[in-house]
Amino acid sequence: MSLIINKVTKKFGNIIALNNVSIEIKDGEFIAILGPSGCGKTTLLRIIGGFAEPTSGTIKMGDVLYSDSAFNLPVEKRNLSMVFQSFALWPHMSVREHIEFPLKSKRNKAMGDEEKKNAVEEAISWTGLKKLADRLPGELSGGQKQRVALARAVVSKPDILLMDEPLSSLDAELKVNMRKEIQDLHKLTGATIIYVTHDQSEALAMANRIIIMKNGNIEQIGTPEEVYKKPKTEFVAVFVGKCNLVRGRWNQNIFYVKDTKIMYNNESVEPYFIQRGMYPVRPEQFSIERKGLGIEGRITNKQYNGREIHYTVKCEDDFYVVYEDEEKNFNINEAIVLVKKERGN
Ligand SMILES: Nc1ncnc2c1ncn2[C@@H]1O[C@H](COP(=O)(O)OP(=O)(O)OP(=O)(O)O)[C@@H](O)[C@H]1O
Repeated sequence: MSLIINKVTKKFGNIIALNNVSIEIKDGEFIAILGPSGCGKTTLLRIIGGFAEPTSGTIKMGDVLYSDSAFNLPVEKRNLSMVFQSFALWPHMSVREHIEFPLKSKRNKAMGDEEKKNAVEEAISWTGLKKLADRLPGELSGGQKQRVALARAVVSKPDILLMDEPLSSLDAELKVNMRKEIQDLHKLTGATIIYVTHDQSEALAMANRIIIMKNGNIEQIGTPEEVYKKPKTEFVAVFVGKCNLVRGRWNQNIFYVKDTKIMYNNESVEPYFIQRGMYPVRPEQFSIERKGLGIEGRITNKQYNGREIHYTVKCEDDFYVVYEDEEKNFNINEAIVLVKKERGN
């Protein structure tokens, strides 16, 4: 069953937190809601969860009405679970007790005792908590605590898992490791995941589709590849990964910078950029050459980054970031030309 969000607006006094938002989320999808602070991500998640009501618009799960401006199906009647950034664990309850807890509520009366026992064991095993089942939260690391929160969320076999920045209180390395665990849990449970984050690399790494929000509006919805390679607006281009917005003039599929330097485009560039005389070029889509046809510039900064070197290049008044292979070594102050690589390079 699809979750259908139709023309949802949410106002807090004069503030429009969500502005006419529509999206259909298919059963089993992993959706990331990505955007800067205050764009409305959490408000959208809370409305889906039933913790807040829309000012107008509807939320439906298949044919079942979840919310509209006059009706709000209670949280416990929606088959969903929520995972928070703060873990939300009780200090006096063991790992196992936390995981058993959701099955004690009224809505899980339908599950028999044997089924509940199996569900708890399954959630413990899926999250690798077998050896830690009798510990208290105070005896767990941050990553282990988040695994308890995940196990508690999946034990009741929800259709939808809502996650609000679940990794943001973990340190950088653990964050990256936990991404894989969340992906594994998605595969094992088959649940729809709706994952709020302001971290574009998390969204790109895990989601099937990303919803990019700005000021309560959806800027773009697409697969990670689509939003990275074919951003629809300047905001998306810059928010999702690094992007050079080269200014110039389009004529058919040829882009001119200062009338003389040309770059051929064999990709389709969104009308937004063509109308504004812009070409969004990712740092790895430029190559730095010592001579040739391209934008003339000078290297102003260089950072070693393992496999590649990150250069800053000054071209007249503009600065561009370019990632080049380690073998192609340029020096600071060297005069170079920037050439747009052909697609696929
Ligand atoms: N209960 C509330 N009362 C008044 N304004 C609110 C309330 N909740 C949210 N807002 C406002 O609505 C807008 C969207 O907030 P929301 O929390 O959804 O943003 P967000 O994208 O989740 O931000 P963050 O990443 O900082 O959590 C913001 O301007 C916020 O100040």
